[in-house]
Amino acid sequence: MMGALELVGESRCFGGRQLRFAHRAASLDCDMHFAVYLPPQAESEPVPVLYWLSGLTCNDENFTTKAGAQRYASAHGVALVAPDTSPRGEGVPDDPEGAWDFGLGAGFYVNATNAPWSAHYRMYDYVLEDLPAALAGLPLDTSRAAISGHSMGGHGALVIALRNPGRFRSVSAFAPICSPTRCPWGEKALGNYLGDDRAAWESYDSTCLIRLAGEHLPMLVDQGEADGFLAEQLRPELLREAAQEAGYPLTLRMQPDYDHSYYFISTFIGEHIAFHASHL
Ligand SMILES: N[C@@H](CCC(=O)N[C@@H](CSC=O)C(=O)NCC(=O)O)C(=O)O
Repeated sequence: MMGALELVGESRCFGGRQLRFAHRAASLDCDMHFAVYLPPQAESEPVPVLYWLSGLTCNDENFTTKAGAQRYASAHGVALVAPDTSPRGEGVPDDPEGAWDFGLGAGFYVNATNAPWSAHYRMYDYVLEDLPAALAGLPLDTSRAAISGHSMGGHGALVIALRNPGRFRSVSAFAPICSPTRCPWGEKALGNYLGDDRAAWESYDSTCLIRLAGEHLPMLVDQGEADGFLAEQLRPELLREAAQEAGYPLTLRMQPDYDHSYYFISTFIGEHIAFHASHL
């Protein structure tokens, strides 16, 4: 045990340590796991942090085992922190039909206000409050933080960065759900978690938030052109349009032939970590 944290996994990786922790999350009212990669530089000084938010169906281990990010985090001296994607455990409700795009593995990084979801589904608060607090005993400088994610997690990273000026020095995303108020995955999630009032949904839509942003963060988005979810669910053109109208400096790169998978993420994760490291 490390304070309220229980160390449940540890492996040497690129000279650093890949760790997995269990802890009690007050905002979610359940026990959670999260992953931390500590680069070798953390042996001698506190290192900056890149938070990674994963997509639908993931837990904290998809990114850790499939993205190949540790090689680059080690080279740049950046820690990687990857939470799960929803509350977990007995008593946490799931999609009534067991669908993979809602409920367990699909918390959408919102604070649910609608029963029965509101009792546990508060992933927005979890990422901003419980998770940084849980890192307190580790050799991290959490005042130097960046955030990134994939798909549902790309949406989460953009929303959390845009809503919290001063908390992050840069933000990036792979194939983010750019406007959850205007795609089937988002409409299902926000309708259930937040209820029917669509005005409330806008505080979780990066195309709305970017128009209100008081701070311009360095923002990098990669999107594969062969991504099967591109046209219906992800809609990067809406983010590009909103950024242009708001004068927000977005770098959106369309990557020919890449799909939605971790093959795409592993191809470009080194560039994202270098981008964040240059701002940390
Ligand atoms: N199970 C689904 C596919 C679900 C999927 O593609 N999930 C993506 C994120 S999608 C948006 O948030 C993912 O990251 N999956 C985990 C992985 O390790 O690849 C299906 O059967 O189509």
